Amino acid sequence: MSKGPIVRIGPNVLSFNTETALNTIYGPQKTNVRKSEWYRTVDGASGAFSVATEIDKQKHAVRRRFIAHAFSSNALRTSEPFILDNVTKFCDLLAPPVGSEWSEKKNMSAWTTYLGFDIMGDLAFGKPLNCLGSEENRYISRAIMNANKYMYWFPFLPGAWLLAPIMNSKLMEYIGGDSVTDNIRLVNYGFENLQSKIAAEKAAKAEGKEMRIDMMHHLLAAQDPKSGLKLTPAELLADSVLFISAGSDTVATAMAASFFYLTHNPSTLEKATAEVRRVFFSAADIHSGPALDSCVYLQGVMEESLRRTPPKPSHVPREVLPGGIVIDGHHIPAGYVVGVPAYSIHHSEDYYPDPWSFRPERWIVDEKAGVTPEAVALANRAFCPFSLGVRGCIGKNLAYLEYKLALAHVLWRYDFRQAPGETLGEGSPDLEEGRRRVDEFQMIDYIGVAREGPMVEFRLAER
Ligand code: HEM
Repeated sequence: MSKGPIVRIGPNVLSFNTETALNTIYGPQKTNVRKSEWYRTVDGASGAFSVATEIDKQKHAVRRRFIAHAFSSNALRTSEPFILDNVTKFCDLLAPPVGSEWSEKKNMSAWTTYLGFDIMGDLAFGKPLNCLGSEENRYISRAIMNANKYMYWFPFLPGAWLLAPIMNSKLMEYIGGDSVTDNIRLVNYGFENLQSKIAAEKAAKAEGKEMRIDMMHHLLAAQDPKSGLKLTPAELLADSVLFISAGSDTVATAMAASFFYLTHNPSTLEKATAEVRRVFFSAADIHSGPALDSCVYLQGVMEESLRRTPPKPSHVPREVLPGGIVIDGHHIPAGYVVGVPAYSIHHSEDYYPDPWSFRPERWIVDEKAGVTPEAVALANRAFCPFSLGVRGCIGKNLAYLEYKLALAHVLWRYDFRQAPGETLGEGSPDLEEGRRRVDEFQMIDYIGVAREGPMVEFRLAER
């Protein structure tokens, strides 16, 4: 079988694997594609499109402006103390019990998910969802993966969008089983959080108290200056559910991947640890600013983890509009669905020499070590964990901030290792093709990813 950069993965669906295709399809503002029909069903149970699933380009532009305030640099600055509170709580929970050198082993896919949820609850609704603190609140972080299984595959069925209006119904639960039930639980959870946020806003207003300016505060206040339109209750719900899911699980996947790759590549763990402990005198010093920006190796660890484990690994599908589009010299007619899967392009030797190795160094220009500015620029052009262009991730800067603060704090406070004898998260020669690399963090793609492990033990750093 010959290998090429274009694969037909379904009737009229083309998957590309070049940086030129990536930048043609997703890059420019006026690219002649829109989000595909697949998105029409994803938020069915909320009863409206979220900003991420709105297909219409004009309507999306308005929705994007609505949420832009929630992701501005000012919003990021005011979010940081809340992120740090949750990161500190997370770090405290990793500590070994008094009298033990090492902590109990922790499943880092689970623990980073609890952290991701607590941060997102705090930033979106003004209160942590308290998954770190309490087992009884963790059901929703588990339900989300099961819900994703259904929400990823179901919209591929021809005409699935016709069922969108009954996706939050007993009939769909009866047909689709527990994945549908979990999707409904997720939407109900979004609804409860939204309602309590609205109630808190009303109470604060009545009492003349100052309200915390969180993400939902921005969305509740948003109004289009031209039309005067505000978000409908169903749209507010769809965005609430989106924030809970897209904002937490993605960052958690990236963090879990870093724990996996650092523990499986001890020299990278040593370098990242040395850098953080050299730059900061105390945990209290670790916040955004020039010192954190100077941790280039840590940044390389994050980029390399996102390259190896992009939290949305398959292509985010785009439908070609009338007039067609030229991709890598091929004219693709209207109606075709096209895309570039992050996982595939992130492992292409054309952009990443030795692609199956975890090498944070590949992101840091160092001519002596053979990493030229051109090589780093090329790697960056093919790098797309957050997608790009007007439909790219608006939470990217927030995600990097959470991710970097969490890793830096853990590295400063603890030494860590994969628990002896544990293999959770690894590939195995006994598994099917594509899952045989022991040193690759395994994920199952449901547009968000299912993952387990690594099992990690922590020890207080010596000072
Ligand atoms: C490592 C973390 C993250 C990754 C890898 C990631 C990835 C992505 C990707 C690939 C898209 C495009 C999806 C598509 O085209 O269907 C996207 C969109 C989006 N993401 Fe993220 N994301 C991350 C974190 C976050 C966070 C923390 C938030 C905060 C709530 C967020 C909010 C959004 C929103 C609102 C959109 C829709 C943007 C639009 O259509 O205008 N993401 N993300």
